[in-house]
Amino acid sequence: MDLHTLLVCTALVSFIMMLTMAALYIASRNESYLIDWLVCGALFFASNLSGILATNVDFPSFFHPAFANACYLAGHAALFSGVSKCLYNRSMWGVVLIVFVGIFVMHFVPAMNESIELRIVVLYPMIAALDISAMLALWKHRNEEAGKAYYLLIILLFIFSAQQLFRGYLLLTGIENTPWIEKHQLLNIGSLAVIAFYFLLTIAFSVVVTWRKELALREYSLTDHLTGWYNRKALEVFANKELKRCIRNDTQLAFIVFDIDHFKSVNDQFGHILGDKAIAHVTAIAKQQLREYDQYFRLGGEEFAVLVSHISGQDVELLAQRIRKSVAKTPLILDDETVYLTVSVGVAMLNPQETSWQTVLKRADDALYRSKHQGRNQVTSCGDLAKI
Ligand SMILES: Nc1nc2c(ncn2[C@@H]2O[C@H](COP(=O)(O)OP(=O)(O)OP(=O)(O)O)[C@@H](O)[C@H]2O)c(=O)[nH]1
Repeated sequence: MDLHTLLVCTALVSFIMMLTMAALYIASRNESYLIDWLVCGALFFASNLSGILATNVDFPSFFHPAFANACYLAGHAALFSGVSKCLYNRSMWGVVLIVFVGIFVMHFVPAMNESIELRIVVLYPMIAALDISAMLALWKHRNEEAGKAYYLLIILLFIFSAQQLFRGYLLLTGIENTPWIEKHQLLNIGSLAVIAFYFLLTIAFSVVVTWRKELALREYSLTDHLTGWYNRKALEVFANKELKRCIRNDTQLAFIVFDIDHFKSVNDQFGHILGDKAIAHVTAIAKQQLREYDQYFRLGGEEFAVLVSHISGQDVELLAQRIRKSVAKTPLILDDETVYLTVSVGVAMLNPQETSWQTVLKRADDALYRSKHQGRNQVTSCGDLAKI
């Protein structure tokens, strides 16, 4: 294939990449890293377009490789920026700009302008460095829930960086001495590698977006939107998993269940909207007492459950008391009202030989109703937890 055809194909694939990122972004505005990848596609496209134009138009000698190379490297920087935004919510526009300006200006150094070898020495390792940085960042996050979505991108970046470095090495060490490949074949393979890279990159980016959106939707369907706590459906999913883990590791599992006292009168006195605020207030206060690995659920209405594992009976009772006390001492303060709230709490732990979290939750619920009957604003445990 001649150079011009290859350039046209590369431009076409990068244009498709740009369009795909734009379409995905319009459909999923929350996935803002798509803007970085859209810019990545646009820079690749601009680089190829300038290559195509240079074969027909007489550009000043410095302009063509300078602009095309600056766009191409800045495209790789924008790819890295998108990865950073996706993983750390931090774009790297500064890096993209520095790479673009740096590479463009670099071509004004006479030695750079005149020597292709010197350009290879600088540009090829830089491309590999940007891609390897993106690859390592994704690799670090491979065990997260969305981790599997990163694998295609990781493999792609690895293969592309490796071929980039290998091709650079062959070009520098004198392709004439290599009996199994000729220079024009190596250049063609390079262009085909770029086409394949853009094409697979578009797929890899789409996989990441689809997977992350799927996870976000799943999270949304498992979350109670008033409190931000998980809902009852989530309890089924997480408690089953946690129970299996606790039985396997021979560790403890406990439920702390609590319910806001006399909540009907809060609604009656202040109205439902303020009632909602009171529910959100109580859960926010309770959450401050929890560790990051505790799981918390709204069971319905004004009743909540906290699933705690790896904890002694004594500590789970102390935690339940902390929740009760913190709610009691932190009233909900509104413009012209102060609403005092309390909760009644029930606690139960997994018994030896017990294999169902539902029975533990039921016992915690029974203990909660004993707290209600004994006067509210108190903690009742099922059995003597101090011995567990
Ligand atoms: N504002 C608001 N109220 C709710 C919500 N869910 C349930 N409720 C109300 O919570 C109240 C619960 O009342 P009850 O179950 O009788 O219990 P209580 O008044 O809290 O009394 P005890 O639990 O016995 O202390 C009812 O009035 C429900 O309408 C909600 O999402 N928002």
